[in-house]
Formats: sequence, structure tokens, C-alpha cells
Amino acid sequence: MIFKSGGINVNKSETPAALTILFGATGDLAKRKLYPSLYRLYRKGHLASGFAVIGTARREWDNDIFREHVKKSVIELTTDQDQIDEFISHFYYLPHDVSDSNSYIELRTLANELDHQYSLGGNRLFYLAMAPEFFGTIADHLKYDNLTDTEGFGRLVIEKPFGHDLPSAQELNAQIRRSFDEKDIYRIDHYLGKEMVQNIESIRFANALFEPLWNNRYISNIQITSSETLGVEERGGYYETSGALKDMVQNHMLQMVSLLAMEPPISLQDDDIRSEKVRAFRSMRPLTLETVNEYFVRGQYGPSENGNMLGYREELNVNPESNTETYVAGKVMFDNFRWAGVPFYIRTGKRMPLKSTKIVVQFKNIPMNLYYRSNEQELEPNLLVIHIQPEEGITLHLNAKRAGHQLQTNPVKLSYANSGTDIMNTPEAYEKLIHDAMRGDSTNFTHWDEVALSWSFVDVIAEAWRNEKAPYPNYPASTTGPKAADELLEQDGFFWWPLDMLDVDVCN
Ligand SMILES: NC(=O)C1=CN([C@@H]2O[C@H](COP(=O)(O)OP(=O)(O)OC[C@H]3O[C@@H](n4cnc5c(N)ncnc54)[C@H](OP(=O)(O)O)[C@@H]3O)[C@@H](O)[C@H]2O)C=CC1
Ligand SMILES: O=C1O[C@H](COP(=O)(O)O)[C@@H](O)[C@H](O)[C@H]1O
Repeated sequence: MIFKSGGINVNKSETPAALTILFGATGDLAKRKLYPSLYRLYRKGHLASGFAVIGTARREWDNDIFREHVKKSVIELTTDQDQIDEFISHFYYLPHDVSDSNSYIELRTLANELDHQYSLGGNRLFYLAMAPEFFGTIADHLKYDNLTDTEGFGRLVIEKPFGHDLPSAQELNAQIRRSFDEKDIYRIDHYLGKEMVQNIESIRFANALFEPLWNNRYISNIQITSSETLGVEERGGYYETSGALKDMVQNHMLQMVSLLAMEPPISLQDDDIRSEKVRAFRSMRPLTLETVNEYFVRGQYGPSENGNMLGYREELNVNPESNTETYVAGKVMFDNFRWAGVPFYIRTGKRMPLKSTKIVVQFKNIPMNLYYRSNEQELEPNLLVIHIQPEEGITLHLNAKRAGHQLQTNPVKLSYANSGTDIMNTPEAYEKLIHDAMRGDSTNFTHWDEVALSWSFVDVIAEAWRNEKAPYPNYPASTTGPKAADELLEQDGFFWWPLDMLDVDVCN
């Protein structure tokens, strides 16, 4: 299938031969996500036979050590030793300090050799799996040391965080745009690679049932939860400068909001989807320093009630008086015709009781309750639940007649769960995104306009919270978050649908 991406015709089914140059090749992300994803692509035949990878980092490794490292990271995925050996033979390593100009010359020489050896046509994917402060320097060197000057494509894949506020993101963007066109910049938001996040569009636009109801006449509120059981682990240093607002809300949560709120695009081409997402971001009601606390609340976990888990302030590399939030809940309003008056509630937190990401679309009550007028029992509202992870599926909560003579109803669920086989075949988010970047499909990457708009929304919240110390800790580890998050919905007459009651595979 041919589709258009950033003005270029792209054949979706074929991955062109290309050289991946990975900065940060000895790091955690590369080991846990990138090598396993490359291996899965390779095993499924999605990498062109002429692929090659150069890993770089400061460590004085050679090809053999690097290949062993890659092998260890994928060994659990297969018993086929020959296949692994063939796979890792495509990997090359160059010790390299990103701020040292000389090492880019060596890198260019090796890249040119591999281009020739594997017939890669000069196609290059520069993957920056490194701390963000290096992104600009690397992009500059790639251009000025002529690594991008080839006959093929030169794409920059860039990890989050993209800046820490709007001005820093603008600065970074200006810096990388000196070397790369916007169409060649692939900003990763790994939530956009998740199967069920990608499914939001299909649920909305491939079902006559939903799209006509997808507005403020029929939907009362939408709730998006991404809860994690883990704390900050070893990432205290980074997290102290970020917090849940910048770590999760600015990117993953607002991306999901935009997919739910956008107007139908005129086609599924990336430019068309992107412009609708941008329009959605632009219609989010902006907050002011005075209104932030009406719309957003924050939390920080303390020790668990049984004393088994540390509080955030006791974690490694965390200030014992830290004012950093590990939990955020908020209400996003859209001032447009479709969504006027419908709150989009979002919440995300670390050290919650459950690892779960779900979207609950709550429909309005029917105009009149014919069933329970005498005893005033209420009908359950219809819900559409999109299970993003760990289960993948959709559940529709309806009311049906209770068996027997009485005219009463029971809540019932219609569930579709991705089966075990589907899940095994479901590409990991990173696998999909790397594949997309190689094929030049930027649909599931964030465009600069989206990044800028989401930072301007979040910056006001960050500023209000910076200026005002919170009464932390305000929820014990392994509980559902601060009371204020419940009150946020109660004041609108709603409540958070309990995640453990929304299983995908339970039928009444
Ligand atoms: N880990 C994760 O789960 C996630 C990470 N990310 C993002 O991915 C990026 C990488 O994260 P992560 O892998 O965890 O980080 P790590 O700290 O584990 O890895 C950093 C890498 O950078 C290399 N490095 C550091 N300084 C230099 C230098 N001056 N010159 C050359 N190489 C250098 C390190 O190798 P060496 O010491 O050998 O030089 C290492 O390979 C970050 O932007 C992070 O925010 C995003 C989402 C999830
Ligand atoms: O980007 C991030 O995401 C993870 C959560 O990702 P998930 O796929 O496991 O839901 C989060 O733990 C991390 O802090 C954040 O940087």
C-alpha cells in the first residue's frame, strides 16, 4: 500500500535497507527495548536483508563485546542460536564521545564503509537514546561533519523528554531543525506505538455505532488513567527534575486526550491526522495561575501502610524535602462545539495498587428511567472501556433485561479482548515505532506543533506548583492517590470508575 508521509510517497509494506546509528548503545533503553525490538523485526522479516547497526557510546567496547551485549538482550526471545548469530553479525561498535568532533569523522568513515558493504543506498536512521542535553550537539555534528550528506534518507529519531518546558523545547527544536527538516524528525512517544492507543482511531472511525455519539450530546465525561505499581526505581535524579506532570502528562496522557478529542481526519495520512490533533490541542481550555488548582491536583507517595515500601522522599537521589509530584489528576476542557461541557479527566501516578492504563468513556443517562421509577434505583450508565494495558481490548457496558418476570435490568458487558495469539503477535510499541521510522511513516510520532502546544498547557501548571509547596506526602504507596483527586470529580457529580471492576474478559 502506498501512502503519503510528509509529502513523500512511502510503500508501507517494505522496509528499505538502512543503517541505524544508535547513540547511547550501552544504555538501559537500548538494552531493554531497542535491541529486542530490532530482533523481533528481523525475525518477522521486517528488516531489509541489508540492514546494519552502528552502536556508539563512550565505553571502550569492540564489535565482539557489543555483539555479546546485544545477544544477551535478545537471548530470551529465541532458541535459534544460528539466527541470533546472524542477527548480531550486523552490529558494529565505535567508542565515541558525542561532544568530540574527531569521533564523528571516524563514525562517518565506518558508516560509509557499511553503506557500501550492505548496499544501503545512503539511508540512515540516527537514533538518539541518550540524555536530552546531548540531542542538539549530536544533530549539529551529524550535519556539519557530513553524516547526513548521503543519497538516501537521513532521519533523526529522538527520545523524550523533548525539553523541560516550552522555551527549552523551542531551543532544542531550533537546534535540531538546523540539521534536519521537520519531516525527518521522529519524536518518540511510546504510547503512540501501543496497539490499543492506535486502536482509538479504529474504534471511533470504523464504527457507525460510536462516531455519531462521540460528542457532548451523548458523552458525559471521559476518564483516562495510567497507573503504575513501580516507584521511581533508580531514576530519582531524572524524576526530581520532571515529576509526573512532565514525565507522563505533557506527552503520553495529552496524546491520548488528543486522539479521543480530535475531529475525524479527511484521511489516515499522517499530515491529516496531525492537523486534527493540533486543532484539538488548540481548543483545550488554557489554564491560568489562578485556575490551575481548580483543574489539577497533585500527590506524592509516602511509605506504604505496611512499611514495605519506601516513600518517594526516601528513594535514591531524591531530596528528603522534595516538592516533586508522583501523581497528577486533572480535568481538561475543550472549548469547541463537539466537546463544550464534557470533562476529560486524566490521572497518572506511581506506586498505585495496579499497573493499568484504561480509557473510560461514560455516556449520558437516557432521558427517562422506565425501569426503576418506584424504588428510585438508577440504571447504570453505558460505558465504553478501552483497555490499553496490560490487557488489550474493548468492553461495552450495557443494561439488559434481568431473566424472569420482573421488568428490571442487569448491567452486562460485551467484551472483546485481544487473544493470547494476538497479544503474542502484537508488536511492542518500540518495535512498531522503529519499523515506522524505517519506512518513513511518521503518523505515530509527535509533530513539533503538538509538542509546543502541550508544553504551553503544562507550563502554567508547573509554574503554579513550583510557587506553592504541597502538603506531601499525601498518599501512602500502593493506594489510589490523594483524596483531592476524588473530590475533583465529585464536585462535577462524577467518580473515578474503579479500574479493578472494569476487567476486559468478565461477562455477566
Ligand atoms: N530507559 C528507559 O526506559 C527510557 C528512556 N527514555 C529516554 O531514552 C534516553 C536514554 O535513556 P537510558 O537508556 O535510560 O539512559 P542510560 O543512562 O542508561 O544510557 C545513556 C547512554 O548514553 C551514553 N553516554 C552518556 N554520555 C555520553 C557521551 N558524552 N558520549 C557518548 N555517549 C554517552 C552512555 O554510555 P557510556 O556511559 O558508555 O558513554 C549510555 O549508552 C533518555 O533520553 C531517556 O529519557 C525514554 C523512555 C524510557
Ligand atoms: O515514559 C514513561 O513511561 C513509563 C510508563 O510506560 P508504560 O508503557 O509502562 O506505561 C513511566 O514508567 C516512565 O516514568 C515514563 O518516563
